[in-house]
Parts: sequence; C-alpha cells; structure tokens
Amino acid sequence: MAEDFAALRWDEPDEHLGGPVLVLLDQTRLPAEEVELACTDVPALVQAIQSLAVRGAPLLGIAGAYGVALAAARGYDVEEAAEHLAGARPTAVNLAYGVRRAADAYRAVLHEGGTQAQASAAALDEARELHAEDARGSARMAEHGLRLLGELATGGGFRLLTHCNTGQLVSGGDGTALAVVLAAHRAGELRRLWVDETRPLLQGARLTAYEAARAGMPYTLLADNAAGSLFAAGEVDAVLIGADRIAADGSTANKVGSYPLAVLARHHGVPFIVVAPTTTVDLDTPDGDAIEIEQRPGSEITEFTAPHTFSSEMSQPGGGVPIAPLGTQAYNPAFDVTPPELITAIVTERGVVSPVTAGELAGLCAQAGNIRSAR
Ligand SMILES: CSC[C@H]1O[C@H](OP(=O)(O)O)[C@H](O)[C@@H]1O
Repeated sequence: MAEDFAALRWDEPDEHLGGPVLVLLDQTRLPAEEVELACTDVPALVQAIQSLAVRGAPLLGIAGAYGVALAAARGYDVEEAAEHLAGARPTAVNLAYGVRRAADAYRAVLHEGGTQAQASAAALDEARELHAEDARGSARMAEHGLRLLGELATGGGFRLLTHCNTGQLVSGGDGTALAVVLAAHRAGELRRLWVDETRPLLQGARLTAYEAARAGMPYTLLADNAAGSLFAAGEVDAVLIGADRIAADGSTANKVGSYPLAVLARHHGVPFIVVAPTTTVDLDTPDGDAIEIEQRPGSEITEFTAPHTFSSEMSQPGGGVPIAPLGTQAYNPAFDVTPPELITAIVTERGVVSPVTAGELAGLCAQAGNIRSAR
C-alpha cells in the first residue's frame, strides 16, 4: 500500500449487493492483514464501530454520516438508523455530530417537500462534505502543530511521544496528532517518535507503528509502563495526543493512559499537546465530570487476542488466551480525562488554544461555526 490510504470509502450501488456500500479498512485485523469490510446496512456498521473495526473520533463522525446516507439510500428507517449509529459508542462526540449532520440534511429536504431520493442524495452530499472538511482540517492542524513545536523545541529535531492512534486511520486526511508528527517527519524535523503500545487493544503497537513504518518515520515502540523512564531520561521533547471529546472548560477525554502521561509531562516540564478538530469540542458538556466514559468488556484485559483474530473474538469472553485466572474481574475504561491545567495547548484546524481556558475555546469554536454540540 502507498504511504497514504483510505480508512473508509463509499462505493456506489453494486448490483450484487443491492445498493451502495460503505467499505471500511478493518482496523482490528491490522497490522497482520489489510482486510476490507463491506457494510451494506446499519447494524453491520454499528458492529464495526463497537468492535473498533472503524475507530477514532473524526473517522467515527465520517462513518456515522455515511451510515445515515447508507440507510437513506437503501430505504431503511433513517431516524432509527441515526439513533442506532449515534449511540454506538458514547465518548467520541464526533460520532453523534456526524450522524446529526447527515440526518439534518436528509430531514431538511423532506421538510421542504423533496423526494426520498433527493433527501438521500442530500445525506450523502453532507457525509462527503464532512469527509472533505476533515481532510482539510487535518492539514491545517498539522501546520498549526508544527509551528507550535518550532516555538517550543530547542532545535536538533523533535523527540515526540504519542499514545493510541491518531493518523490516517482516524481521519479523512493525515489525522490529528500523528498528522503533526508526519508533518515534522516530512520537514526533516522528527528525531524520534516514541509510540506507546496502548493496552489493552494496542492501537499504538498495531496501528501507529503501522502508519509510522509506512511513512518511513524513525519510531520506537514501548510498553505504556515504560513512558515514565523516558521522561526521567530527558528523552521526550513533547507529548502529542488526540481527543474524543473536549468539554467546554478544556477537559479532554482521550484513550485511557493519556491522563498519566499529562501528569508525567507536567512533572518533567514537557509540553503536553492535544490535537483535535473543533468538531471534537462539545460546548454543551461543561467539564470532565460530565463526559461519559465508555466501559469496555473485561475480557479485553483478562485475555490476549492476537490482532489477526480481533474482529471475531475481541469482546467475547473466552475468545483469546487467558492472561488472568478465569473469573477475574477487570476494570476497562476506554478513555480517561485530562484536566485543562495539565494541557499545554489544544491544536485545532482554526488555531491553537494556550493556555486552555473556556473562553479561548468557545471563541475558537465560534469562529469555526461549531457553537452547538452534537446533541
Ligand atoms: C483523533 S481520534 C483518535 C482517538 O480515538 C481513539 O480511541 P479509539 O481507538 O477507542 O476509537 C483514541 O482515543 C484516540 O486518541
């Protein structure tokens, strides 16, 4: 595969499949296999979202919008589809936002007396626009983020640590945090990318390493527990992470393990940078306590499932190799919340918020037109 690739695509009606198809690169099979999932109905897409075959906040929004378009094009109940899609995963605000964008476009045409076919076309147009917006936004985040690193770093190239996966696999473009890393690499300014493996689902080891290798980046994989020793050794110039929901006060929900990195970064005087589009900011969620954190099956902790079989067994107890005594209870939040005071800057497509305050964030979102939440 070339360095760039598409995490999803819309295929026009296929006579064998009875209509349009949303094709996903199945991220649960990476890096062992590059397998495509052809979603022809909403339950299949919801399952793909819940199993993380398609994942990452911005891409969830794009997939949600295409899911509404798929329902409309195939004659399913669009309101039911929108509710099912928006509720597939609770934390990433982009999912509900993308669903709402396409559903509102569909409803508007019907409200104005348009036909079902016209309304269906409007939903697809909105999904495609959201997809294109995300790609454009990704490029702008990379620019803003690279400029910020230049202001923060001391020359000689950046040693950046990242957590989870925030590249082309979560976006219509190069991603969010990893888009900044890729821009640094392309500018010859990436000295080292430290990649947290990101237990339990290993998005770092499986996906970020996959993207970094394809891009030819100098990267090193590490166990999540090893990050502290890198900070202590002075080997990290900045931490760059994505986000799933940013509350109005700047509290940021991201993959579990992000908050400890923020504490380490503060202790060691290392910039902790969140990179996310303004569509990830939810002004109706006042603070971190109000963010719903997805709790995932304990079997993801108590069992190890080889990546090549993730899609079939990930959330079914007994599917993997037990790494804890049978019957062990496990605590498995998919995300944690970093308070604004531990965040050096939030980089968006509209610019950089630093320090992170409610006023600065609201002002930036107003510029972006995102003055209401996904609800
Ligand atoms: C830039 S969005 C990527 C974001 O999504 C990941 O969560 P998941 O893999 O569960 O979808 C993680 O929080 C990343 O930071």
